[in-house]
Amino acid sequence: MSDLRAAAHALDALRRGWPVRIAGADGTIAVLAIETADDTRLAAFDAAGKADVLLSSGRAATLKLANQRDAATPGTAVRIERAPWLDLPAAVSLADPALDLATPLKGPYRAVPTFAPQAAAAALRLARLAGLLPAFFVLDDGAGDVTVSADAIAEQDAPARLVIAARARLPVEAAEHSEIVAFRNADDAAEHVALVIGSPDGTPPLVRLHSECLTGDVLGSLKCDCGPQLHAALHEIADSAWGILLYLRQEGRGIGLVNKLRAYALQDQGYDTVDANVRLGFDIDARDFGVAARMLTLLGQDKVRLLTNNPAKVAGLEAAGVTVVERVAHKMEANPHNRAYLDTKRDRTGHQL
Ligand SMILES: Nc1nc2c(ncn2[C@@H]2O[C@H](COP(=O)(O)OP(=O)(O)OP(=O)(O)O)[C@@H](O)[C@H]2O)c(=O)[nH]1
Ligand SMILES: [Zn+2]
Repeated sequence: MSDLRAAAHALDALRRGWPVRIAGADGTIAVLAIETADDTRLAAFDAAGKADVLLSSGRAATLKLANQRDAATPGTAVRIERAPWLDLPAAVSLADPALDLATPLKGPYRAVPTFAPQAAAAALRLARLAGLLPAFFVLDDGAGDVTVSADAIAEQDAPARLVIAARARLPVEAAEHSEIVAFRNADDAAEHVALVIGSPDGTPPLVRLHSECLTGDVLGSLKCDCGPQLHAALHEIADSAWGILLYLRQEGRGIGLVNKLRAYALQDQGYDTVDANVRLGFDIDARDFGVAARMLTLLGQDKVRLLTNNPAKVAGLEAAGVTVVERVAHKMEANPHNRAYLDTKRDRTGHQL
């Protein structure tokens, strides 16, 4: 099986609760995602009850388990030694922060050196790509339905293989003269879209990178500013000479809809958007704007005026070879439900608001 094919099978296997073997340069591990495990699957994976637990460093730090190890840097995995009381429900409470405030953690748990850290970090990435909580049972010599290399996991949503799949005229409310362009990547199910508004005239287009937000874009959620930003961007581009809106399938800043809704449930308990992501075990922002740069390049644009308050978007495009000749602020009026969210973006993620 080719490596990329194995990566696709591995994603599917994790979601179905099947074990996966991950081969890193530093060793091979077998993992079973805690979120999709049940007693039967766990017994089949680990008859001897020897499997440890892998958590992200952010989740481990939240549980005060990472400070026992110096490896607690973002993106790395922390390995928790199996203990007699570490059964499936206990593992679920390590993995899922939903009950952190309601149930005291069992224990004591002990962090041990992470075997094959590259493979372990790849497992965390695979969980994010599958939209699952980044937490696993792990065995050094375990069996799995698929064996995938850590390198293939790293390439899973790499933009290099993105191509234009279809394009058509699409009159929209904000601009009758628009064309929609859809992009596909053979290695990734996400179908990104560009709306080209007006006609290229040789000047740098006004560009908006919009990350998918089902709740804001479709349902009119007041918790964020996505819906108003989307519609304002379409109108601003329509009022400019010409421009492009990229609709990036990066729901929840790249953690997926279900995990974003878990973050919302934590926000209902009082955590802000940054702490909620970290408690779940994810980076604060899991997006890679290289995909946006690739889309612009395929559309023949290497210089843009960018509508954003987020310096990471400017840096991400520039790093991937697209020059941002101007940043155009894209600030929306706050409402009582999103004021704290916008303040957090300003105070904790460097947004220029
Ligand atoms: N994980 C998580 N994602 C969220 C939350 N609120 C909104 N999002 C997601 O954040 C993304 C919104 O990002 P953008 O509109 O691109 O905004 P931005 O990064 O703040 O940058 P600019 O608007 O360009 O300044 C969407 O994918 C939303 O689904 C949250 O509380 N948690
Ligand atoms: Zn939103």
